Order: sequence, then structure tokens, then C-alpha cells
Amino acid sequence: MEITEKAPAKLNLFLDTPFNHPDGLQEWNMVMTSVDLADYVKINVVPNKVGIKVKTNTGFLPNDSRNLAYQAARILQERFKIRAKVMIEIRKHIPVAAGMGGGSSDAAAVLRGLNRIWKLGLSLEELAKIGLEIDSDVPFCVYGQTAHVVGKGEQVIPLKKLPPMWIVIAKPKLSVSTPYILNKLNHDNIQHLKIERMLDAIDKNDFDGICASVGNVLEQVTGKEYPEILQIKERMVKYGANAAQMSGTGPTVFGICSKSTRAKHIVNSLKGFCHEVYLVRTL
Ligand SMILES: C[C@](O)(CO)[C@H](O)COP(=O)(O)OP(=O)(O)OC[C@H]1O[C@@H](n2ccc(N)nc2=O)[C@H](O)[C@@H]1O
Ligand SMILES: Nc1ncnc2c1ncn2[C@@H]1O[C@H](COP(=O)(O)OP(=O)(O)OP(=O)(O)O)[C@@H](O)[C@H]1O
Repeated sequence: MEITEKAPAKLNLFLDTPFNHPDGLQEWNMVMTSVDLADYVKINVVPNKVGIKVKTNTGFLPNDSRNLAYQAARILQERFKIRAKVMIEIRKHIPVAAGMGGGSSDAAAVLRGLNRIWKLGLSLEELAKIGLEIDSDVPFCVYGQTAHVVGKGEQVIPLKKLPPMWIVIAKPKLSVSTPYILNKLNHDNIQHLKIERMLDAIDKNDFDGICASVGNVLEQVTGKEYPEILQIKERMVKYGANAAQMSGTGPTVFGICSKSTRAKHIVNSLKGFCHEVYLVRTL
């Protein structure tokens, strides 16, 4: 049996880390959303054979157990003692190591897909719990809808659909290491953000309120290392974005617009200045 699952990219509309857990991991306080820039994950299973095979169209991503999609297949195979070979083909569209959760979304797609193929009957909640063993963004990606994410990534509280908006995504030619940025973070020196206004604005379907309450405490950390990120953000605002911000640990910056004409104007103004630029909508 063969199926294809869509694996959308995520953006962090809001990101704060209130404290460090004793094990060194961050406590998150985030609002995340999925956008229509997506990888396509084709899954094929061959009963009574063994193994996992991953193929991608990139040439540089690992095809072995380092690939998060591979790990997702292995966990379900082992946990449910299923004797079948899993073949995964990933068509990558989401930039890698960009702060857009591409690997996590591919893993979530494999969890959802194999749950269907093998008729495991697992709820999204159960899949999210399994997903946390792979990576902290997988639980959110299993749901794939706008959500308030807290804890180490395991608590995903779905929120209302966002009002219609256009999003310009700009990825400079930089790869940012998440552990490197998180290690630089000093919780005592950052100005923590209040999430209530964002949650309230989403609840009221208030576009302006959402734009007024975006924030990411990691922007200053990554922005200090790579000033280009802050320049892209400034440029987006100058060309008319209603709000602009870095996603995750970066380097991707996104701009939110209510009007498609303005969004297209920003796309044109960034081309040539920035390596990759996309115009997307929220899901
Ligand atoms: C910062 C975000 O972009 C927000 O969406 C992501 O959570 C990062 O997700 P990611 O790149 O998939 O990260 P992971 O592979 O899960 O973890 C990368 C690094 O983040 C650290 N990490 C992860 C989860 C967590 N609650 N606290 C952490 O400090 C891990 O120790 C690791 O060093
Ligand atoms: N299926 C996959 N797609 C992309 N990267 C993968 C995948 N599996 C493993 N990886 C590895 O994970 C690393 C970063 O992947 P990814 O693109 O998910 O990062 P990211 O966008 O920074 O994620 P986040 O927003 O969660 O920080 C890469 O170094 C890559 O080798």
C-alpha cells in the first residue's frame, strides 16, 4: 500500500523560553502555526520483509537513522512489532536547518501515514506522545494546526484558525544550529514576553492584534551573530509588512501582510537581497 502525506513547514508566531529545566532543556511558551510550504512524504510498505529505506531528492540529507522520518518509522515498527519493510520518499521543499521544522514535520507525516496504513487506531494525542521521543517539534507537527505549545514541546493546545493573511518567508544563505543558539541564551538577561495578548487576539480573530503581539526572544541572540537577519526584518517592515519576525532559532524571517499586493511587493524587494523567498498562506 502506498500513500503520500503532506508535511507542512511551521513558523513560530511567538516564542519565549521562561526557564531552563534541570536536565538543560528549555521550557517553551510558543504559538506555532503551519503554512502551505510543504514537503511531500510518500510511504510504501512491503509486508513480510524487513528494514527501512529513506530516499530524498536533496543529495545531502542523511538517509539512515539520523533522518527523523526514519526514526518515526522505526519507533512504530518496533513498538507494534510489525514485520514489514517501510520505504519513504521525501520530496523536500522546506529549507533545511531554517527554523521551519522540516525534519520534525517529515517525522510527523510518517507517524500519521503509518498509523493509517497499519490501521493502528492511534489518536493524534497518542501519536504526539510517540513523536516527542523523536524531537521536540514533532508533537506540534502531528496536529499541524495553530497551537499554543508549552512544556518541553509535549503540551500542544490547539487554537482557532488564524484570520486570512499572506506570509512572506525569507531564508538567508545561512544554516543556524539550534543547540548553538540555545547554549548562548542567558535566561536572566532576556526580556520575557507576555503571550496573553497573542492568545486573546487569535481567539478574537483579530489580525491587527496578532501582528501587534508577535515576538521571539531568540531573535536577538541569533540576530547578534548574524545581523543580516535583522536587516531582512527591517526591510520587510519598510516595504509594508504588518509585522515581521524570525522563526525558531532562525535564520528564517517571515513577514505578515493583510494584502496580497503588498506581500508580492515585499517578495520582489527581497529577491536578489535574500537567497530564498516564498509567498505562502497559513493552513
Ligand atoms: C526552537 C524551535 O525551533 C521552536 O520551534 C524548536 O523547538 C527547535 O527544534 P529542533 O531544531 O527540531 O530541535 P531539537 O532537535 O528538538 O533540539 C535541538 C536542541 O534544542 C535543545 N532543546 C530541545 C527542546 C527543549 N525543550 N529544550 C532544548 O533546549 C536540545 O537540547 C537540542 O540541543
Ligand atoms: N527529514 C529531514 N529533513 C530535514 N532535516 C533532517 C531530516 N531528518 C534529519 N534532519 C537533520 O536535522 C537537521 C535540521 O533539520 P530541520 O530542517 O528540521 O531544522 P530546523 O528547520 O532548524 O528545525 P527547527 O525549526 O525545529 O529548529 C539537519 O541537520 C538534518 O541533517
